[in-house]
Amino acid sequence: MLGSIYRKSVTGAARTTVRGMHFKTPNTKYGSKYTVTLIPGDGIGKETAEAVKTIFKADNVPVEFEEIDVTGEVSGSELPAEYQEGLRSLRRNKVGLKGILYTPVVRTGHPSFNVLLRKELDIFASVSLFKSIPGVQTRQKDIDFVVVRENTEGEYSGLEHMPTPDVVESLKIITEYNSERIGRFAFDFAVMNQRNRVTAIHKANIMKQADGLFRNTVKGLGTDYPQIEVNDMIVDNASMQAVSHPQQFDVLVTPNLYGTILSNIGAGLVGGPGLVPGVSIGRDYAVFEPGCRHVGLDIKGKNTANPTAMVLSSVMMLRHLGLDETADRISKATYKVLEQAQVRTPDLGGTNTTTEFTKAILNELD
Ligand SMILES: NC(=O)C1=CN([C@@H]2O[C@H](COP(=O)(O)OP(=O)(O)OC[C@H]3O[C@@H](n4cnc5c(N)ncnc54)[C@H](O)[C@@H]3O)[C@@H](O)[C@H]2O)C=CC1
Ligand SMILES: O=C(O)CCC(=O)C(=O)O
Ligand SMILES: [Mg+2]
Repeated sequence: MLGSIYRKSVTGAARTTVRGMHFKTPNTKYGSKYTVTLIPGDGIGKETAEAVKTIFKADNVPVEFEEIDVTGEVSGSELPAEYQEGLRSLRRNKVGLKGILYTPVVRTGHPSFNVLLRKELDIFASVSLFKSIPGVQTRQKDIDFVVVRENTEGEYSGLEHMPTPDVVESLKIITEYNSERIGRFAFDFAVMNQRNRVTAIHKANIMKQADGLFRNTVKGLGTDYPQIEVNDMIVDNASMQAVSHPQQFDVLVTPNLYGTILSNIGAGLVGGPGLVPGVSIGRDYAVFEPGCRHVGLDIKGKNTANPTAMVLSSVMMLRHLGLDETADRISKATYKVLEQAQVRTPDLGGTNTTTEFTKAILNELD
């Protein structure tokens, strides 16, 4: 069974891991090194992946990256060869580190390769971690919650058609099977991480059948986890509560679209998308990717992206591989640089580059 764990480290710094919980996905190891698929992705992907590669190299991390340049910046609806190669590599290695792939917002564009990958690998649970970071000034303090988002169906089913030229029907699919497994994942996650409450997020007052099924299925699992409190909240209220009283949240379990919206709110609360780590994980595969899944095309190639989200995602990956000591070291160094606030990328009000921020992490590792 997979494991996605979020523990507090001895130093109190955010500590993430994905091991031991629900399923332990296998991984590929040749000799003394783990082989991991690296898909840097579009936008700021190359720069933030470079940060990880630099840190891993300097720290002699026993991970060999099999790098595949998949891009969503292609025209037409054909799946590019690189996408297929990336998928094959992930199937082979079981574990991946991935940036975000661009999806055109036009009717004739191709489907989202991010979503396709998640479906093809059945990495059904998206986990994103939102925790106040010492040194990063935010309006709301003491935030510490997790969004567990169903990653394969719901509003992201991609099933749209036009019964007449002026009408679009877009199907949101909610199944008991997927609601139950994401619900179980959330409860298991809560148990493994000494968390107390699971909140099912829904809009069952309007989508009585679809969201009703999700809500009731998740809540029904509560009897199997007597030590965990279970409640539910309508997504609009949850969004309002998230910006006004985010400290009340512990583990939120959501259908697909509400998950991405609450993850983006969460990122805004803790200092931005450049800080939030995450993973998409299933029974057989684990793909670590920044927690609120931004492409950052507007700052592509400018060397200004904050690599923290990608670096902390790689820290989660190291824990998944059982390399806890290395994970702790890199995580501590990253949080230290953030706390000292001497070297900052523009998203945090600084003027430093991605490269300089990465160098600062390396200095802390020494
Ligand atoms: N447009 C697309 O191709 C895709 C969109 N999405 C989803 O749609 C939502 C919106 O996407 P977009 O409008 O494309 O957002 P975006 O990628 O343009 O990001 C929003 C803003 O956050 C900034 N940002 C993101 N990561 C950063 C980092 N590490 N350091 C510094 N600044 C950073 C970007 O520069 C940008 O100004 C996302 O939250 C995501 O969930 C997801 C995958 C692909
Ligand atoms: O892949 C995309 O274009 C959108 C996916 C998305 O919103 C997400 O992964 O959060
Ligand atoms: Mg999103």
